[in-house]
Amino acid sequence: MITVRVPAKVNVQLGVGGLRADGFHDLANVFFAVALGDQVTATAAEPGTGVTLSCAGPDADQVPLDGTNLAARAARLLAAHHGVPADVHLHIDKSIPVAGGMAGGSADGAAALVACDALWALATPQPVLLELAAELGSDVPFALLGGVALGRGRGELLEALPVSGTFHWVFAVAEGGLSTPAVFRECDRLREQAGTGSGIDQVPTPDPSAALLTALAEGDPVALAAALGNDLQAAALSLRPALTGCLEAGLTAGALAALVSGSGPTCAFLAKDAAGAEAVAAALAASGTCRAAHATHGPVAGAQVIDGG
Ligand SMILES: C[C@](O)(CO)[C@H](O)COP(=O)(O)OP(=O)(O)OC[C@H]1O[C@@H](n2ccc(N)nc2=O)[C@H](O)[C@@H]1O
Ligand SMILES: Nc1ncnc2c1ncn2[C@@H]1O[C@H](COP(=O)(O)OP(=O)(O)OP(=O)(O)O)[C@@H](O)[C@H]1O
Repeated sequence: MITVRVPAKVNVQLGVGGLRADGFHDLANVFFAVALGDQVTATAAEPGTGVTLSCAGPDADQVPLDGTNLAARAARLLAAHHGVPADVHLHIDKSIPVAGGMAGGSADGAAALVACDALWALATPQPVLLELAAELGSDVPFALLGGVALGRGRGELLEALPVSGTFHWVFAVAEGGLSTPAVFRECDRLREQAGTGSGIDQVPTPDPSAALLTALAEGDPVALAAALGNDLQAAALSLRPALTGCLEAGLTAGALAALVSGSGPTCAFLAKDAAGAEAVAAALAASGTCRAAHATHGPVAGAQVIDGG
C-alpha cells in the first residue's frame, strides 16, 4: 500500500493569450503549491480487477468514481506506458474543493501516477512522468513538481522558479463549482464583446510579470499582493457575480490581496503572516459569502510518497 500527498495550486499570475486552433490558450501561468491537499492511497488488487476507486471527504459525493476520474485515468495511462496490467484500488482522501479552480482532479491524477509507479516498482524517470502528466491535463505536471513554477504553452511546459520563505493564504470555498472550459469560453466572449478579439493573432501571448517574480524570489508578501493577477477573474465573476462579495469580505478582514483562484470559484487571499491568515479565515467563515474558509501556506513540494508500508 502506498500513500501519496499532493498539493492544490493557486495561480499567482494567470496570463491568458489567444485561443489556439487546438482549443487551448497559451498561458503565462505562475503556479504556487499550497499545503491544502489531497492524499491518494494505492493498494494492490487481484489480477483482472482493473482500477477501482473510493473517495472520502466533505465533497466526496461530487467526485466521479468511474473511469473518467483523473486518478483512474492516470493509473491506466502509466500501466499502458509500461505494458503492465492496471490492477489497483485507489482511495482518494479529498480536501481540495471539487471544480474549484485549485486543480483538485489534476492533483489526484499526479498522485496516482506517483503512487502506482511506487506500488508497481516501475521507477519511471521524472521527465517521462511529466510527459504522461501533460497527456492527462494542463495542470497535472505542476502537481508533480510543486513549489512555484512558470507554466508556458497550455501550462504544461514548466520551469521551476526561485522563491524565499513561506507565504500565508486563505481559500474561500464557494457553493458549487465552475467548469474550466466554460470560464475560458467566457473569457473569449468578453474579449469579443470588448472588440479586442480572442484569437491567437489578436491577443499577444502574455509574459510573466517581473515584479511578481522578484516578490516571490524575495519572499515579500506585500510586493506579491501588488503583483497578483488573473486574466480569468473577469470571466469567473461574470459567470458568478456573487464572488465579488467574497473578495470584498476578505479585503475588509485585512487580507493584503484577493483574487479568484484559477478558473474559480474558490477565492484566494494573501495574508501578511499566519495569524493574519487565521483572522481572515475566521472573518470569511462568519461573513456568509462562502461555504468554508481555510488558512494554509506554501510553497510546498509536489506529489510525494508519505507512507509506503
Ligand atoms: C485554469 C487553469 O487551472 C490554470 O492553471 C488551467 O489552465 C486549466 O487546466 P486543466 O483543468 O488541467 O485543463 P485541461 O484539462 O488541460 O483543459 C480543459 C479545457 O480548458 C480549456 N483550456 C485549458 C488550458 C489552457 N491553457 N487553455 C484552455 O483553453 C480548454 O477548453 C480545455 O479543453
Ligand atoms: N479526482 C477527481 N477529483 C475531483 N474531480 C474530478 C476528479 N477526476 C475527475 N473529476 C472531474 O473533474 C471536474 C473538475 O474538477 P477539479 O476539482 O479538477 O476542478 P478544478 O480544480 O476547477 O480544475 P482546474 O483548476 O485544474 O481547472 C469535476 O467536476 C469532476 O467531474
